Amino acid sequence: MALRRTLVAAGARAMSQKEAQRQCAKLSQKWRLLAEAEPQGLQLQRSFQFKDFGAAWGFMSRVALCAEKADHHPNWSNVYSTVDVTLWTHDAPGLTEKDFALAAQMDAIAETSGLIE
Ligand SMILES: C[C@H](O)[C@H](O)[C@H]1CNC2=NC(N)=NC(=O)C2=N1
Repeated sequence: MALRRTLVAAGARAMSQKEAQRQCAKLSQKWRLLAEAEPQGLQLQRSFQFKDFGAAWGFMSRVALCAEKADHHPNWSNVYSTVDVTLWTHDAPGLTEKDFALAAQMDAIAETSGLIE
């Protein structure tokens, strides 16, 4: 398993800014591309506002299951009804299709989790 993970990680390659912009346009307009930072590269960021803490926590629980299944985990923080998310692929470093797949899942899950904006 460790070897398999190493091989998968070695295959992760960050996409160009142009491709990232194309992929970002398919998501909720609330996602923002963050300029390349050292050492993370390009990142994807969105803030989710839910109706209350229970809704925010429910959203995070559902997303956590998807993230674990994909072995791709968000950087996020929660303050009461707000969940701030930053996505990038550490191994790349930068954005890969895994980040956009997780972002799309988050958008869909949020819609049925008491999202306000
Ligand atoms: C060993 C394990 O597969 C890796 O560390 C995974 C875990 N989750 C991850 N999550 C994210 N966001 N980026 C990664 O590169 C990543 N790598």
